Amino acid sequence: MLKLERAVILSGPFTVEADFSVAEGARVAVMGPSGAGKSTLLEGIAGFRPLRQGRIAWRGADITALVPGKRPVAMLFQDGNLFAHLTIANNVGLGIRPDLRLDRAARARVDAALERVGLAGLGARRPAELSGGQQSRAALARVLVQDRPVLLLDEPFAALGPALKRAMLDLVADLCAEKGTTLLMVSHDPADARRLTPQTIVVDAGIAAPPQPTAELLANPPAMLQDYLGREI
Ligand SMILES: Nc1ncnc2c1ncn2[C@@H]1O[C@H](COP(=O)(O)OP(=O)(O)OP(=O)(O)O)[C@@H](O)[C@H]1O
Repeated sequence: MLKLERAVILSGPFTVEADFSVAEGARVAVMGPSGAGKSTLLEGIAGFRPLRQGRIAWRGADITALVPGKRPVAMLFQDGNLFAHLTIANNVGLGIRPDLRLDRAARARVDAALERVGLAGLGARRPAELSGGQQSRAALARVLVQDRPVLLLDEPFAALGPALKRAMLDLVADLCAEKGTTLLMVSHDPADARRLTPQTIVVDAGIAAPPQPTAELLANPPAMLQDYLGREI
């Protein structure tokens, strides 16, 4: 269980309040208007934003004071996931050791992760030599080698076309199912949310609500969510 206990996450003068639990292995969408605090919520869970009060616990252990690298959490960002000057293999290897001192076993893990995301044999290339979809796969491979039980996605596939985005999200869902990974994913797309995330956290004006069933929420969305999702519901 991932538990946020009366947590107040800080982003400059802005705060996000969260007081809820997410069951282990759950897949949860994070939805809400632009500027409501969705990224802040994920960054707080990942340890990139401090808490003013409250705590975050994973499997009963308090992780509030842990730096991001020590948390049971991996996060994919909107952009900037890959370093342009490093090969794809080294970009993935950063997930194992930030100093890139990778022994043979670690290199094998990198290769296995690249293969799992469909990039076998492309490890020697640099990001600019890959398509947008392949770059997303490489970023996902780095998350895979980290082998963390919680995965946070902050719209990492937003720049891809709809078919490619769908394929990437399906790959994420498969990987999560294989490992029992707990997934929190910012989404602007009701179809994605229905397909992949049975529960949804609504964030509005700095308040993150507890997860609720996605189908029920989208069948009868509050006005704020309707405005945000437009006619796509
Ligand atoms: N360092 C900062 N100083 C001031 N305000 C900030 C700072 N960082 C974030 N904010 C504000 O915090 C609020 C929440 O930002 P956040 O990125 O979490 O929203 P979001 O829901 O992810 O939005 P979007 O869907 O547009 O990405 C915004 O109103 C933003 O302007």
